[in-house]
Amino acid sequence: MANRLEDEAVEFLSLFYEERCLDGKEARIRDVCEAIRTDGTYEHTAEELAFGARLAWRNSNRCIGRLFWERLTVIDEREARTEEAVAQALFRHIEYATNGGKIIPTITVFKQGASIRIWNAQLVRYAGYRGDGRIIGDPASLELTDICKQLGWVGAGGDFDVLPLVISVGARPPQLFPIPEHLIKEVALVHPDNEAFARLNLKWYAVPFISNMRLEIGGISYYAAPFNGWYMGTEIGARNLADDFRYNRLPEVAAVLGISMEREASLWRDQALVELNRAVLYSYQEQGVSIVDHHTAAKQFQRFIGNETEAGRGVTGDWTWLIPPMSPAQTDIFHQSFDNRIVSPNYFQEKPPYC
Ligand code: HEM
Ligand SMILES: N/C(=N/c1cccc(CO[C@@H]2CCNC2)c1)c1cccs1
Repeated sequence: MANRLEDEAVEFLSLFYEERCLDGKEARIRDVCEAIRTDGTYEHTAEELAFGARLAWRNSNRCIGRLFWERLTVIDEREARTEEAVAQALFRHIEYATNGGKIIPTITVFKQGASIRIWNAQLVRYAGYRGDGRIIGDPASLELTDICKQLGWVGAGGDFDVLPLVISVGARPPQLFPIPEHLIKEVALVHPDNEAFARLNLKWYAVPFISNMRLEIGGISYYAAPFNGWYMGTEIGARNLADDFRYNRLPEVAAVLGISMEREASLWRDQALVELNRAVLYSYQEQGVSIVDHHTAAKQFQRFIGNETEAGRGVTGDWTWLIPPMSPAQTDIFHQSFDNRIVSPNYFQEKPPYC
């Protein structure tokens, strides 16, 4: 009687052998089903792991950047067993993927199962502090910053303090690993036409490394599998720096650009938003850091749909996430609908190891 893991393993292995026109499928499936019956689990080969991680990106319904799914660099760190070894692998990932600003989409995969956990939501992220009556830094980081402080971390108390890596293995308490400063690339935000903008002293980190999602391939879950791409400008300019529950900087942007905030109907928010997003795109491009604007990203997504259709595959997507948070109706995505069916392999949001 085949169990659920066997079914998912057979489905993935069939896809792996068929899509790559390899032979030896029957023998591999027999070995894997034997392993599942004997040990209750099985291990992926390096090739199966790489193909699975790329498929998972291709199946990520909420991702607008999927055109490049085949270009993912997969680093196999499944032998790492200690917090120190995991930290060193993450430092190597940060350096390799940053690549001086010419960002390389990369994933590092640690041992399957939930024993190794990275407590950070992103490898590079700013701390958040509750000051007297106000929040300093990133409100999204308040909880993890508290955990770091309980573990002995002392932050500078500023708006842009990079948090240490927080890594746990098994039931051991988590260990802190400050990221060597030379590994962290940041972009100072300047405006293409208005030099007063620099007086806001805004910046953001170059590379987003998502480290809190679960990678599932053929029924096997990898709870520590951090991945990076490059940013779409609106993530920084229309959300991270603009949301009133994040950095909430639109009023200051309006002020420094002389945009009156007197009446909502003046659309001062929208005007300030456009200027902040122009500054983000301009600054990243000027400082040689990969970034994509939301119009170009939407066009690339249309090419992804074309490629998938040509390959005889359907495209699944989550419209609510695929539309950009700025001028969504100016993209074709807004005027299309998508099947939001969840296909595996995939990346899934996972509850944090704390709380
Ligand atoms: C190469 C450039 C890439 C760009 C520009 C890009 C862009 C985006 C954007 C804008 C989002 C929505 C994020 C949000 O609204 O908070 C997103 C979501 C997502 N992306 Fe991509 N992406 C890229 C590469 C990747 C890679 C390499 C992976 C994995 C291997 C990936 C997997 C995902 C997943 C799983 C989500 C949904 C996250 C969630 O459900 O919380 N993306 N992407
Ligand atoms: N540009 C990106 N953006 C994101 C991709 C996935 C997730 C996120 C952050 O999602 C958080 C959860 C809900 N919004 C913020 C951002 C990438 C990160 C890693 C590879 S590409």
